[in-house]
Amino acid sequence: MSKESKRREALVYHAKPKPGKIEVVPTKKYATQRDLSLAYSPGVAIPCLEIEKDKENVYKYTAKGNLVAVISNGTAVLGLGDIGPLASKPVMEGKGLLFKIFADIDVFDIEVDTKDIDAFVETVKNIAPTFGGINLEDIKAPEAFEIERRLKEELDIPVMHDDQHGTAIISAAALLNALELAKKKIDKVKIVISGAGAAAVSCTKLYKAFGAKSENIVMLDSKGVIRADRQNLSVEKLEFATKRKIDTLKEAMKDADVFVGLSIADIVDVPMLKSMAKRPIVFAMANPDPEIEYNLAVSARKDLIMATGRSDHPNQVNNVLGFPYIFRGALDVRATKINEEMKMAAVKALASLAKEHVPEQVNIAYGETKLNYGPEYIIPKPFDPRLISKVPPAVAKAAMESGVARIQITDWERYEEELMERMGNDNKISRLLMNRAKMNPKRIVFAEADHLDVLKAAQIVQEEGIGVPILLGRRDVIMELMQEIDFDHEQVTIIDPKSDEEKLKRETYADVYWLSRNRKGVTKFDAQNLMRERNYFAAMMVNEGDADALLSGYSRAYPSVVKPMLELIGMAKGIDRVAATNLMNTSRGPLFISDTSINIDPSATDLAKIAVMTAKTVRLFGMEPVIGMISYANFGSSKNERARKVKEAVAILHRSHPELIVDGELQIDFALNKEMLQKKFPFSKLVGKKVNTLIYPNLEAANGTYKLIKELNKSDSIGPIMMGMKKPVHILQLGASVEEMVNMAAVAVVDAQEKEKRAALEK
Ligand SMILES: NC(=O)C1=CN([C@@H]2O[C@H](COP(=O)(O)OP(=O)(O)OC[C@H]3O[C@@H](n4cnc5c(N)ncnc54)[C@H](OP(=O)(O)O)[C@@H]3O)[C@@H](O)[C@H]2O)C=CC1
Ligand SMILES: CC(=O)C(=O)O
Ligand SMILES: [Mg+2]
Repeated sequence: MSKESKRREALVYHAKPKPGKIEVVPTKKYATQRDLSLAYSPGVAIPCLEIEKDKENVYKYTAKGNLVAVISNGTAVLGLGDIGPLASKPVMEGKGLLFKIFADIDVFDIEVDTKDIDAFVETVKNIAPTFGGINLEDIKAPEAFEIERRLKEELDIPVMHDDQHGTAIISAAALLNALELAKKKIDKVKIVISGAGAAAVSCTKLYKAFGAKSENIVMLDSKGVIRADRQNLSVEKLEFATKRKIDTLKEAMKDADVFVGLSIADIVDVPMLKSMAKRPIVFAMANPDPEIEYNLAVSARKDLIMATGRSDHPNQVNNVLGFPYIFRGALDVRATKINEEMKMAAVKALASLAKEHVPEQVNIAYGETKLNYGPEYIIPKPFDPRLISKVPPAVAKAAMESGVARIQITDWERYEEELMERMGNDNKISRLLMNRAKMNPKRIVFAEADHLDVLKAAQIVQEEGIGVPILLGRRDVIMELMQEIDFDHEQVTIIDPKSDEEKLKRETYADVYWLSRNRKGVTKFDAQNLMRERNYFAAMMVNEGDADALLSGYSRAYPSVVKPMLELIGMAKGIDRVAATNLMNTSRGPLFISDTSINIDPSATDLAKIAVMTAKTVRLFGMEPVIGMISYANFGSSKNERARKVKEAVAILHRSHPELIVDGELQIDFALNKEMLQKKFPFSKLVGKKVNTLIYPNLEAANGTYKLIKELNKSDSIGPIMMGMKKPVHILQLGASVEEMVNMAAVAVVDAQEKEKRAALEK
């Protein structure tokens, strides 16, 4: 993607569909007059008075306990410098987004228009009652030090300057691991720190707390090496002033073991890197552009352990790994501050997590085959789902042990479960899917590319490297639309099945089709005519290996697209029934629903087959299927044949697939509510398990349910994912959104990858 395209993409992302990245969503019912009289006057007065009586009640009756302020004056925004409070707002909203998606913490971003320390401190103090914690962000040193110190002293809620301590915690964890891998000792290594600002000073203090020696440290600011004999040094800089008689970064880098960059882009060059000691460690953490570009550095030295603050290279040392989880732990025990013990605990939790076996989900999410503790994996990845259950408990425990917790956690297992449950509703699954597709992109025919939204989806698929789109449709329309959305037509293949150019292909495909159907009443003339029809042409492309996968259905009714696909492509070996599943991102996590599109009234045997096919699909997403077979009755409570059908399907599954975690027949609430199930049906195979797959007894129920969830929750749905076809063919919902089509393209690519793998195994 060109620099200009990236720029435009970033601007569109921030502007559409609504400006900005966060919004406020009510958490209580507000439908009736009764609700409103509770939410506001007169009902609201009751909790007000309770809080007036005892201020701790504010945590009981308001959102304070889960609300953090991300506050900046915009004086040191990323590595962009003093761009002011207004221009810092996208970053602060971004931090809000990260707090929410990684730790379910709500954020108000607050941009304060003052550089005056007193005024800033006063502002924060005055608004502090609203919040459970204060995250100071992108405030330049040395002001940041005094602001944080004073607020910590004067407020009884946790205050943390993220650029100082968040960064220090993550980089210390990464440093401990990198040193271990380089077989070096922290008290022996020579460390160069570029930058003497908020982040650099705090990081260096923490390295010292872990054993780094002052005499081995050289720190530089914009004027060069901070020497003890330099005039007018701030207290913070003075602590790290060196007695060595050197002035430049070049001199400092010679024979250094560790370089930590928290300054500005591109100040380290290759000769400097080459002058470092054996097995050097370089953390170039300036954002968005590091002190030395990742590829340049790793190609210059093979024995290097390298990290940056960016997500597009291995070893992202960025405070995003810290602040969500540190505040989560601190808020959950209502800590009065974030102290050294809590920071150390977070460092240790992060460092040790990097050494544990990496779950497959993380490999898939990052397009890696096998992430393993080593030079290219010294610190967990931000999308590692284990972070939420490892770091906050460590921080909370340390807060309790060091006496700053106002409430105590006793059941740690339950706490960890609660933390996992908090993270149910995000779009990890889509990410996982995209990354998996990108590992081995396949050719996808977009059979309706002469529709703007289909073309937009194809453009994203192409630019993101999810797949290689082949655009099918009226060439003149496609070309015109491509121009409109700035989609370079030279980058893709466009095919107009009706055009003279495709005459030969049409005839070839028609011959193949006719040969397979000439005893079923199809004449050669019929076959030739059918090949002018886009879905027939597209299906033949996949059949004949001219494309790997197919997406269609955006502009036509589902059955009219399914029919040619079944006729031309047919079912996979050993399969006598196709079905479709939809993956919903719900508030309790991902949920697969089958069959949402094909079988109107499946028999018990069919239901069992649908369950088995769905289980396979669930595994494609890196999850273990836990299946509820849905009915209007529970475990024999109705003798009606409709309930009996589901019961029989369960019996078939228990006999034929004893390894599957599946049970029923049961009602939806019992399938989804662990406590209800345990209480009433303790014998069920689903007890203690989180059901992630629902197999419905008929099409109305399944289709209605997925559409209901989609509309009511405004949640993402991936699907319908066709299951049981010989080739990767997927049929879109009429009028699917661009995002849904991109997701489906990724599904089609992953499906093609799997089918290719299976075919290779069968050979
Ligand atoms: N990866 C991560 O998680 C994080 C990365 N950062 C990055 O660290 C950098 C600094 O942030 P922060 O500490 O908040 O900002 P500050 O404004 O507090 O500090 C910036 C520091 O960089 C120094 N500096 C400027 N130019 C040079 C140079 N040529 N050589 C050496 N030092 C130089 C400044 O020197 P002087 O004192 O003379 O002005 C100052 O000490 C930013 O790029 C930021 O994006 C920050 C936090 C987290
Ligand atoms: C990551 C971060 O907080 C910064 O670069 O400022
Ligand atoms: Mg920052």
